[in-house]
Amino acid sequence: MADFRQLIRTAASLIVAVCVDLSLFHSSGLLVTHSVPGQLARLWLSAAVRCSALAAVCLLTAGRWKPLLLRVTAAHGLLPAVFETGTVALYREDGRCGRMAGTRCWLLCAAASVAAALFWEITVPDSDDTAGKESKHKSRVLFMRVFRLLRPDYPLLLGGLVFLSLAVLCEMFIPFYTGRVIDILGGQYQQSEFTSALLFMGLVSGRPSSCLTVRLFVISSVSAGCRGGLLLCAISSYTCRIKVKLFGALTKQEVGFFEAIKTGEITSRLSKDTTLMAKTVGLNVNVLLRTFIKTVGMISLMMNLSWKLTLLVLMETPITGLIQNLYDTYYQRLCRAMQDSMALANESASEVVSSIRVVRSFKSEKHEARRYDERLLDIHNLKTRRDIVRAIYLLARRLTGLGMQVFMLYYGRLFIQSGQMTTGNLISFILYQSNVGANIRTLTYIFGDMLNSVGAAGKVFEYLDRKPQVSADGHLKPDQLTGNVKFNCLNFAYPANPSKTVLKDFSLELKPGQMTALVGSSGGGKSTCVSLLERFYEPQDGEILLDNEPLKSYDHHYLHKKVAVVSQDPVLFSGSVRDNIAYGLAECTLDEIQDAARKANAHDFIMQLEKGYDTEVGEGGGQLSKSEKQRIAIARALVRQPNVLILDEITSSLDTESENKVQQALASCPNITLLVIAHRLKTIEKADQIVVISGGKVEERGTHQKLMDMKGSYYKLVEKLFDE
Ligand SMILES: Nc1ncnc2c1ncn2[C@@H]1O[C@H](COP(=O)(O)OP(=O)(O)OP(=O)(O)O)[C@@H](O)[C@H]1O
Repeated sequence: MADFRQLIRTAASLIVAVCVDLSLFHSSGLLVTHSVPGQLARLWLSAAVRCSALAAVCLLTAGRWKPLLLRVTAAHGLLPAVFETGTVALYREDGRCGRMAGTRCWLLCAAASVAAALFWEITVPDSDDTAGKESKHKSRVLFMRVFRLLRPDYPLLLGGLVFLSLAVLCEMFIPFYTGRVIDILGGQYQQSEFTSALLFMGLVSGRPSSCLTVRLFVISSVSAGCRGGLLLCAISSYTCRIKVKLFGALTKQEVGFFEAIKTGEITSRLSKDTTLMAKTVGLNVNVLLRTFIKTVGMISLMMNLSWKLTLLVLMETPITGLIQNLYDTYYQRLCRAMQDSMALANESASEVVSSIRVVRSFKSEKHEARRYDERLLDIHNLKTRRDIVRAIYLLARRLTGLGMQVFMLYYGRLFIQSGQMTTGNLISFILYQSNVGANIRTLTYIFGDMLNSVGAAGKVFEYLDRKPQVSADGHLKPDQLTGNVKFNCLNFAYPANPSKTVLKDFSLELKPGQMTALVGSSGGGKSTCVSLLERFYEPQDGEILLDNEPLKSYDHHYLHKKVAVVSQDPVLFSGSVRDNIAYGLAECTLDEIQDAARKANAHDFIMQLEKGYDTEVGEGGGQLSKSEKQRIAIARALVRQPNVLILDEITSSLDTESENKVQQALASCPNITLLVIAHRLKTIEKADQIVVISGGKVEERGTHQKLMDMKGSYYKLVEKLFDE
């Protein structure tokens, strides 16, 4: 009901506004003056009265100002006066609105002002909303930041800019001298003028028509080549620098970050977004500057040829801009929809190929083919729509261009007749006009593309600026470390699942020279203890102390040298055996490496490899067996001479003999604090302290004998191990 009342009110105010304006417009025509200044004064007075009257009607009926209303009213009121003044100034004759203030003229003005307001509304929407303003500000800040990062390449860019300006300046003069040549040929032929025009054309077009032009041709070609080369160099060095920076920032992030973000997204930022970002400053700014300089230069040359015709031609710009804007918006939307559809189609095809056995056994080949066909049909429909939109866009663009050329030729002829320009000037002008149109379209496109690239830069900066949630800025590096570890009342939930508390009020002490075995049912929280000791995560409550100092106060490198871990599935990197054992240690001798390998029972098998310690292990250690990989990983831990050694389920891939040898080696390091997670009874039994963990809590603690005597959960666990 309220909406209906509002509609009635709007319609009534529109009718009142039209009636008031029409009567004022007609009555202004009743004032007859014969002089041109009097005529103009009448029109401007009428414009002022009509604008005020329309404003008053709008205020009284609508109650408040609306920006759109203000624009329509102002354009509609002022248009006849502006048009008439322009006509007098340009053609020294009075226009149509002056002579007959008729309804046709009023209607034309109304249509033009509504069209102009609509154009404004679409291309420059009101940015009253703070979100829009903020996003613009953000884009500007991002762009400046991208640009500041280019500082080391400023000399390259500057050089590129100089050559770019040189090349553009040369290109700009081609149409001008074409016109000159035509004028010279059409008028009284003068050899000297003709030759100099040709020479200049030779310079700019690079056509070697004489000795001088050959030299100039070399200059123009060299400058074009230098521009491209310098800018490409700048882009390449920038991309490289930003990738290194981003990679550095990524590797500093905590483990939880990599669990929360998909690998694909990280690699896409590292490869795609950094390249796009470099494109912003390199290619886009290059094209933008080139086009901008060219457009400004061409418009000034056109102004020089005929400023009146230039103003007429520039009237096409808003129409071209509007068409381009509408097209870009719609086209991009369709392209995005098409990409989504293509992804769906590819997904369904690969799903079927990878699960062909299931498809075959359920006899769903036809069903899957139909499903794929439907997806392809979606793509086809979207493609058809996209092509229709493109066809309409091209038609509209050609029609506008054609219309403008007809106008230009018509007025050009008038100007030639009145002696305001020559035929050659008109030809130069026509050549410039077609170039300017293309340049304006490029500017609109590049601007949109640059916003895209700035968006990519935003994503890169998001990672560059991210502060790791597990800090690595401790400085403690004591010369002596005993290796006493205390878990003090820890409460911990993984960042990926904050609602589930994995460790609850967890306390434990690991003493130097002792072996502690963590046992318990699966999912109890054993590996979580190891992860916290490795500082992969930060506990929400409580702390871990190493020699009575919080773990976080130790220097990152020092801590990971003193606390070494061998995990269940050891990861090796492609490189030699030697590189893998000395991984992360800059100064490590072959003797130290061999010593560690002997303790890990790996030396013998390494020596049997084709190149011994220099043998390549392949990607992920793919050329070695699981047990060999495990032994290299143990050597990698031992070469650090750690004070705290964590062995997470290593026995599962070691045979009994290897395990015995490793145990003997560990026994030869009497002061080491050993934390073992194991399921093999033989390993557990030997521990000085066995800790049974269940549901994130310490359930039992003691030696094997003590816990067996208690006949609690450890006893049950051992019985289960025997049954297995
Ligand atoms: N990265 C993770 N993100 C979220 N939850 C996790 C993560 N890792 C482990 N969990 C959860 O934490 C709990 C404890 O896991 P943990 O790996 O510490 O158990 P565990 O005792 O070592 O088990 P297992 O003997 O099977 O290795 C489990 O419920 C597990 O689902």
